[in-house]
Amino acid sequence: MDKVFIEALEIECVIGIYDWERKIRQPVVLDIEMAFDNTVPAATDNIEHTLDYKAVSKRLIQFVSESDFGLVETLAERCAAIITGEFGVRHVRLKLSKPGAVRGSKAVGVIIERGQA
Ligand SMILES: Nc1nc2c(c(=O)[nH]1)N=C([C@H](O)[C@@H](O)CO)CN2
Repeated sequence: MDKVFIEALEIECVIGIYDWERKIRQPVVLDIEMAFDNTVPAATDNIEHTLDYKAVSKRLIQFVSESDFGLVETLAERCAAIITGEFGVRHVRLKLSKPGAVRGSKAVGVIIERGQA
């Protein structure tokens, strides 16, 4: 199956389980792969026939920047639900990174896959 992807989408939000984390905004980074048949938009050259990565990105920026979950797991699950539920994506692989959360690491986070592979 073809894919449409969004790489390294960085968004600031309230995220974390500790008291100090509830008082600041931190960056999270999304890497997303969405199953989509790209043959139709390729044949028609029409944006209406695509899975529009800009539209998905704008929706996620709006949602994540207003969110204040404790766990990265919860935020990742809710983002995947938006992609499958609102954009009709049958399968999504989503990596949510929290850079700088653990000293000595580049990033920590989760990778989830939802929908029919
Ligand atoms: N599996 C997880 N482990 C941890 C999380 C999380 O969201 N999922 N969160 C934290 C803290 O918020 C941490 O990021 C602060 O540095 C710890 N472990």
